[in-house]
Amino acid sequence: MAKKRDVWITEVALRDGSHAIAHQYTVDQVVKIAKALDEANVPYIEVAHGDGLAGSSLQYGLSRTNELELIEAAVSVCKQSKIAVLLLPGIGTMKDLQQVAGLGAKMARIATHVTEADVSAQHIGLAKELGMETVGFLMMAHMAPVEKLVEQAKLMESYGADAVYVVDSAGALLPHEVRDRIRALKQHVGVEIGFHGHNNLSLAMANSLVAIEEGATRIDGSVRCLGAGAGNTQTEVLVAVLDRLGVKTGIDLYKMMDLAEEIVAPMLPAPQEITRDSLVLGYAGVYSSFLLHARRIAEKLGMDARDILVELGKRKVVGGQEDMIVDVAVEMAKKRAESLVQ
Ligand SMILES: CC[C@H](O)CC(=O)C(=O)O
Ligand SMILES: [Mn+2]
Repeated sequence: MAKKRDVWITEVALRDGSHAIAHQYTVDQVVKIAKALDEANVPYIEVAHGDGLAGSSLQYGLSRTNELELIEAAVSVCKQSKIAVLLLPGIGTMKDLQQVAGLGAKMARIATHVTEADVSAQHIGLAKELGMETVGFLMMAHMAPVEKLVEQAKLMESYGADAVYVVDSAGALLPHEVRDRIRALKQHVGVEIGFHGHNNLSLAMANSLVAIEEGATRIDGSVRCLGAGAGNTQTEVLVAVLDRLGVKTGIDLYKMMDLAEEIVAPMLPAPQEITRDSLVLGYAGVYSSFLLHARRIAEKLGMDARDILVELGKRKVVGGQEDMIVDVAVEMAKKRAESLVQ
């Protein structure tokens, strides 16, 4: 009999975690991780390029393996876990959604910038038609006031979303800001509320707990906290903490810990940690997926990645504007060179 759950965890190491390894997952790695997550009774496992379906590109980073192969492989080894995908309208298409539904993905998470929920209407509609559980994913939630977030969540609800997430893409939200957002959504939105945290300010766990206190029932976790920037809320730790709090996740804690230690840790070139650059993401409110792009261009131009990230934060650059990272860095390097010859 399935164990009872108070909170449903979506494991994102095979999607957000893909950022941490520059989208280099192999079928073998995905099979090992998905099988172990299924055995640990994790309800949802998200699989896709780090930037969502069809993200593999020069702009976002090329995947080593076609994500459709990864999704198919994950579906084939899961007996109880459902495979989820993430799609950003404009990157992923309706056709991509139809394809992954055909491969057996059961949940579609449609992600938009926090003020642009209107672009999700068709994709949410199609996911529902395809019989998928459908989640609205409002990214960069720190950039909008609470009232705006509520308005946008209501739009997603009206399109048919079964749940709406507050997504702290920059890992910039402070616990009281998460509290205010989840509380308002619980008051004004009729569907389940979720929270997706990033650990750039070391607040992913605290923020996830605050979200649960305020009534969120969907929480994202990532084994060994694999994710963009400093990563996400660490699943095995979250499961342990929730167990201590008497909140049921239905997940087998020891199996999660073993997966983290014996399968995931040996795959990593370096452990995921809060570095000075990822800390700046949270501090300056910058999209976590920008980290590797900013580091690469900083190295080429002999700059400090933190300066580029702070400038991107000031300019309020958002997901989908990855090309701006190079533009801003080159502009800064030019100004620096000009000031040296004056
Ligand atoms: C697909 C873009 C992005 O990485 C989604 C996400 O996980 C976030 O905004 O945090
Ligand atoms: Mn994320």
